[in-house]
Parts: sequence; C-alpha cells; structure tokens
Amino acid sequence: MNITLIYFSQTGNTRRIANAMAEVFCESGYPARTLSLKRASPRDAVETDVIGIGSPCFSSQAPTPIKNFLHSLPPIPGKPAFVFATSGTAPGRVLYDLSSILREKGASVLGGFLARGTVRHPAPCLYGRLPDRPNAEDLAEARRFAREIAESLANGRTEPVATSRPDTFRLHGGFYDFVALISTDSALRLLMPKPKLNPAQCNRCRWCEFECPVHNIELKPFPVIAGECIRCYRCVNGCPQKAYTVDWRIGNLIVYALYNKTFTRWFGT
Ligand SMILES: Cc1cc2nc3c(=O)[nH]c(=O)nc-3n(C[C@H](O)[C@H](O)[C@H](O)COP(=O)(O)O)c2cc1C
Repeated sequence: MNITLIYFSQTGNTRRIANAMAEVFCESGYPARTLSLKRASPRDAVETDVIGIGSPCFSSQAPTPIKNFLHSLPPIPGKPAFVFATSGTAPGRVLYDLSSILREKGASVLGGFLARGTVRHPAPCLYGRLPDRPNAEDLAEARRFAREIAESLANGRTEPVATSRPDTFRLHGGFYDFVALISTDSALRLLMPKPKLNPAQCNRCRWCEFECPVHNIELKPFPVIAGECIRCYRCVNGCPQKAYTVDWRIGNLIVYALYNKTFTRWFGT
C-alpha cells in the first residue's frame, strides 16, 4: 500500500510536516513520497493507495490553489486519506476545508493534524510571529499522528485516529470561521493591497512567473500581476531580487495589529 502526501507550502513549514510524516510511513513499511502541489496532477491522487493533503492556512481557511486542486479530482470512493496543515494562531476552517472536499470526492478521511508555523505574511505586524515553528515538539506530534494513521491502515480501521483534531470534521463556528466565510478571493482583492513591482530591481528571471500559485504573473516584458491575484504575497516573500513591495494601507495595518495582539488572544485556537 503506497502513500502520497501532496502539499502546498509557500515558506516550507507544511513541507517539513509532510517530510516528517513520510519518514514515519516508510519506517512503518508503507512506501511514501511527498509531492509539491506544483508538481502534482490529479492522476497522482487517483493512482496512490492512500492520499495525504497538506497546506498552510491563509485567511483562516485553505488557500485557493489547494482547494482548486482537490475540486479538480475525479471521485476517489473509499480511498483512505488524511489532512494536515500549518497556521499561525487563527487556523479557522483550514482542516475542515481540506477534509470536506476529500469527503465530497468519496475519500475516507482518517484524521487531521495541525501544527503552528512561523508566519511570513509581509505585513510588518505579522511577519516573524511564532518564530522557529514547527519546532521539534511539533514534528514529534506530526510523527505520532502519522504512526496512528499507519496503524489504522494496517488494521483496516476507518474511524478518525485518536489525535485527529475535531475541527477536521466539523466547523467550530467561532470568530475565525466567520473570518474565513467573508474572506473570499474577491473580498481580499478589494481589501488587501496588490504587490507592486519595482522594475529597476527586476532582472526578469521569471521566478515569480513560475512560482505564482495561481499562474497570474506574466512577463510583458517585465512581470505584470493580472486580475486573479489571491494576495498570498508569494512574489513579495520569495523574489530573489526583492523586486516586489506592498504599499500597506493604514486600515490594513490596524486590522493586522488587532488580529495579531487582540483578536487571537480573544478568539485564537
Ligand atoms: C497570505 C498569508 C495569510 C495567512 N493567513 C493566516 C491566517 O488567517 N491564520 C493563521 O493562523 N495563519 C495565517 N498565515 C500564516 C501561515 O498559515 C503559516 O505561516 C504557515 O505555517 C505557512 O505555511 P508554509 O510555510 O507551508 O507556507 C498566513 C500567511 C500568509 C502568507
């Protein structure tokens, strides 16, 4: 029985969790491989015996690229599956999003795992929160979860594993579920500033064109961000020339400062 862990990861946190889980599966006798969403096709999900899906949390939900991928899958009736995510302090419905689409496709979801991950959202009051996460303890918990999944597979069990987060299977109906509900891609486009290119710093290396998770950047002759930008700030965070910036509006910064200091204290999970 082979296992494929397909993950979306912009800054490496979710990839580290995927790798830790894959190691455990291999040690438990299940050939396992990790596959970045960039390189995955629906066939990878169909042809594997067991599928693991991982992603970061953006705007208290699963990011559009991974949701689009899951929606593009054909039915996978009865296929054992599990989900995992990394987030700051407001995971909202990320695990539920991943597991509910998989269940719509007929998969049998055995559980969901969540770890904290260092936040690299470029808003000054968010960047660098939760330093050094996932840490050794987070990785140990990810391994424990993977061991439980491996045991369930060995015993043919279909009920959720003991360490599965309850919010994998039901919305908790809290504040951040509401945030997720209103943070549609179009609302984010309206409310959040679009990244800006400084052509003087760009050497047209095409990094952003390749890395944009919604294929929304084209060189003409310099990179142009078209209308489908999901405000993930991948281009800002990752550009090797640091050619992208964001002009933060004062309103965004006030909301983020509250989000960071106050909202997560009151409503964070
Ligand atoms: C654009 C953006 C939006 C984010 N939104 C949230 C959020 O709503 N709640 C939260 O807990 N973390 C949020 N985060 C933090 C990420 O979920 C967290 O850093 C995650 O570990 C990143 O995983 P990765 O390194 O695999 O991309 C956000 C990060 C970015 C870049």
